[in-house]
Amino acid sequence: MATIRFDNVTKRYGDKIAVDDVSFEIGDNEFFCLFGPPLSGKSTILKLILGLETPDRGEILIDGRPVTHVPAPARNVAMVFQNLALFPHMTAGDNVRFPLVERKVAPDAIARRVASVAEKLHISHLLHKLPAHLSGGERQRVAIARALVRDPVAYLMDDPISALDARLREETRVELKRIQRELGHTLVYVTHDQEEAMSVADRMAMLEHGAIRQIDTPQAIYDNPANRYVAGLLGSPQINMLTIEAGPTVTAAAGALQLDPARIPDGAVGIGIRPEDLKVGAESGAANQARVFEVEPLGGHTVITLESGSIRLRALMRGQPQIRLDSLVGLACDPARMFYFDRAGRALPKLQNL
Ligand SMILES: Nc1ncnc2c1ncn2[C@@H]1O[C@H](COP(=O)(O)OP(=O)(O)OP(=O)(O)O)[C@@H](O)[C@H]1O
Repeated sequence: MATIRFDNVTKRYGDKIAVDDVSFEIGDNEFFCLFGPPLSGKSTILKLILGLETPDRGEILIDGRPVTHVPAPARNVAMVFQNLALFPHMTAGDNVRFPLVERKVAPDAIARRVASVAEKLHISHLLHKLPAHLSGGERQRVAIARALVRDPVAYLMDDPISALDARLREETRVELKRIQRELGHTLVYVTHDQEEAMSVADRMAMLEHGAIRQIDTPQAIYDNPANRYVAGLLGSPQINMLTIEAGPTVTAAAGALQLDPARIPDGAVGIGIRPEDLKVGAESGAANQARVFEVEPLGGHTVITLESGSIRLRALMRGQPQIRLDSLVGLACDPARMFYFDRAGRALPKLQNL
C-alpha cells in the first residue's frame, strides 16, 4: 500500500521523448489507469515506477520517499504482465503458490501467504482442484490470486486481460475491481480498451505523445474533456466533431446543424456532440437535415450513421427505432450538451457555465 508520485519526470530514448514532463500523484489504494493510443508512453511510465528505467529529469517518490535512483528490487513494486491464465496441469493452489516458489520464498511463509490471499478471494475450498474442474469465474479468481500473491507496496498491470475473449474480459474486470477494493492495494493499470479503463479506474491519466492531457475520474473526463483530443479518446461510437462555419445569415456546424450564434462561446471553432446527445427526429423539411446512411441495430440500442453534406455523424438511440435507410431526417442537439473547442483544441466553458 503506497502513494506514487511523479514530479516533472521526463524520459528520452535518443532524441525521442517517451515521457514528457509528467507530474501526477496516485493515492494509496487507488485503482489508477494509464490510457492512451500505442506509443503514448504508458509502458515507459510503468517501467519508471518499477525501476527498470531511470528518468532523465524529475523525481519519482513512493510513499513520499524519493526512489528515482533506488534499484527495482528495493522498491517492492510488483509487475503483472499478460498472464491471467492458469497452468492447466497444476492445481489451483499450486498455481497461486507458483510466483512465491519461483522467488524461493520459505515454505511456511508461502503457506501463510497463500492461505491469506485464498481466504480474501474466497477460493480456499478450491485450492485442491485442477483448473478444468473450476467454473470460468472461479478460474479468474484463482488467476487473480496468483497475480496478487506477492505482498508488494503496489501492483502494476500491463494490459493483463487483453488476451482473454470478450465475455471473459468483462467478467474478469468486474472481479479485478472488486478484489482490488477488498484487498485495498494501489494498482496502476494499463489498457488499450476505453470501456475497460472507464469501468475499472478510480481515476485515469489520458496520455498523448508521452504527456498527460487530463487526469480525473472517468466520468468527469467523459463529461468535461479538457480538450478535443481527450474528448475523442472516450466514448463509443466516438464523439462527433464538427467545425463551425460563420456565414452571413446562419452559423452552422459543418453545414449539418444550424446554431444560434448568441449561444456559441467566443473563440469556438469546433463542436463535439456525443452520439447519445444527437437526436434524430422524424423525416422533416426542417433546416437541420441529414440522410440516413446506415442503421446498425445492436440489441438494446441502435447506431445510426447520418450523412449531411460532406460529413458523417453518428447517433446512438435506445431500442430499435423505425428509421429507413436513405430517408431524410431532422437533427437536433441541446446546446447545453455540446462541447466547444478553440483553435488550439482546448475545451471552452460549457454553455450553462458561461
Ligand atoms: N527501449 C526503447 N528504446 C527506444 N525507444 C523506446 C523504447 N521504449 C519505448 N520507446 C519509445 O518511447 C515511446 C513510448 O513508448 P511506450 O512503449 O512507453 O508506449 P505505450 O503507450 O506503452 O505503447 P503501447 O500501447 O504500444 O504498448 C515510443 O515512441 C517508443 O517507440
